[in-house]
Amino acid sequence: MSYMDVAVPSIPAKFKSEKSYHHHHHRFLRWHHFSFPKLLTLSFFAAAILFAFFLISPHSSSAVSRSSPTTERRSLRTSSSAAWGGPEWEKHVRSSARIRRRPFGISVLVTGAAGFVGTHASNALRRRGDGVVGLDNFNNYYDPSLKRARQALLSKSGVFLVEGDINDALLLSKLFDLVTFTHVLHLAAQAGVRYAMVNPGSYVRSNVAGLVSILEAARSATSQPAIVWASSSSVYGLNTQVPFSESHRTDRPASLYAASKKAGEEIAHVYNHIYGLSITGLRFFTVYGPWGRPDMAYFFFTRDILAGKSITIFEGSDGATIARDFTYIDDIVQGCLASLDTAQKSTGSGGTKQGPAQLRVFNLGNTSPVPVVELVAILERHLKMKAKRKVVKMPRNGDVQFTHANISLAKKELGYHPTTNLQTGLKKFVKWYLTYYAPPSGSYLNKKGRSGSSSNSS
Ligand SMILES: O=C(O)[C@H]1O[C@H](OP(=O)(O)OP(=O)(O)OC[C@H]2O[C@@H](n3ccc(=O)[nH]c3=O)[C@H](O)[C@@H]2O)[C@H](O)[C@@H](O)[C@@H]1O
Repeated sequence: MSYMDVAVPSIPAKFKSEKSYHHHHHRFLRWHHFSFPKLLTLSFFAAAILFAFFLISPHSSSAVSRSSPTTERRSLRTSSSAAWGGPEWEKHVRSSARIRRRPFGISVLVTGAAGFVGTHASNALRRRGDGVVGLDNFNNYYDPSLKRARQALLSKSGVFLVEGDINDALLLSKLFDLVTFTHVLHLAAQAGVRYAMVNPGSYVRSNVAGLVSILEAARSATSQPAIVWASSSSVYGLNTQVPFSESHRTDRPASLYAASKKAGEEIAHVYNHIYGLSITGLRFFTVYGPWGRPDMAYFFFTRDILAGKSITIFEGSDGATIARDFTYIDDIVQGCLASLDTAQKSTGSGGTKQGPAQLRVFNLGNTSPVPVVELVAILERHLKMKAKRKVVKMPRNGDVQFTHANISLAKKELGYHPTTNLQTGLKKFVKWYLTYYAPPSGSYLNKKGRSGSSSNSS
């Protein structure tokens, strides 16, 4: 775990003031006057305080599993069984990377492959005969059992998933030694806009350090792959020009999440400029669908409506509507694959640039923003249940009032054509949700255990 992932708890900060430092310092100097029994008593109290601190520390695993990602949790656990290497493992990697369609097949390293978009994209690539190796650290930002279920899905279709971290340079160089990847689809990230106020370090570690780690490995590879990676619609931040176009300002992010994605776009520029890496950034607009992320509103609204719990709907300061350009997963996958297919080759080799390389950024949205209240109304219709609404002013938590994509560029360059509206897409999501959490043998409410800690992690 990197030090950046470990947010410093507030308690030690209290000891950092100059005054208290001197106070403790003087005390320390007088310690040699203490008798042995006094020292023993003091040590006992110190140990007790340390123990109590450990118990309430957000880093203790019990605190992690009890708390909610949108409130208290500050450090994420990754898979404890993460292990890689050995002849068997290498065989799996090579076989999964093998291209099965000629002559145009590609071999792709998909990071975040147990994630929502990662699973769908990996499956789609595999289905058409491309080589795919997945990489994921299975952290517990949300219910890891959902990620395991996605892994099982991938495994069924023949995609091998490496358990490891994008910040593990050794692992990356091993993977690039084993396989000549033509492309990297880099989707591993710390997602979520509001959680950035809870665990800022995780955004730096995954979205900044992690991206650099991937680009370093790619630029050092003997045969440099082309990179396609997930940026975000949130980079438009406080931009008010609509619909959002790639030429609009993106220098006013409203959350650390947005800032970390914007930083990623600048970092991409550097690696393209210095090393000749071909890089395409995709600005996803609120992606939803089956196998989605439990930390997203449409997902936990569904869970809470079914459970009869109230849901909180944000509204703008002057009662203004909050809206999102919700984009269905299949449309996003089509955009990802088209980006891979149209990516030109990187021009460098072993870290040396041979000529200018492609650098692109595309909006992948749906072009029709829908108010959050309408999202709830659609869910009510599909679930045949009424939501208990609690409308509150949008807290200053990094959210923006609306998003709306202009997708002309993606249409022209990628042939991107979203075809699923929110009504249809949510119908498919609800169908999946009810099947996944409520197998026919029993009520979904009885099966809540299957969602594990999802109520904590969403
Ligand atoms: O498009 C993007 O760039 C981003 O889309 C989503 O972020 P967001 O649009 O905030 O999606 P949700 O968290 O699902 O929120 C959807 C809408 O519901 C609203 N909301 C959320 C939570 C809540 O309790 N109540 C509520 O009204 C939000 O303000 C927002 O307008 C993803 O979570 C980000 O990872 C992604 O990068």
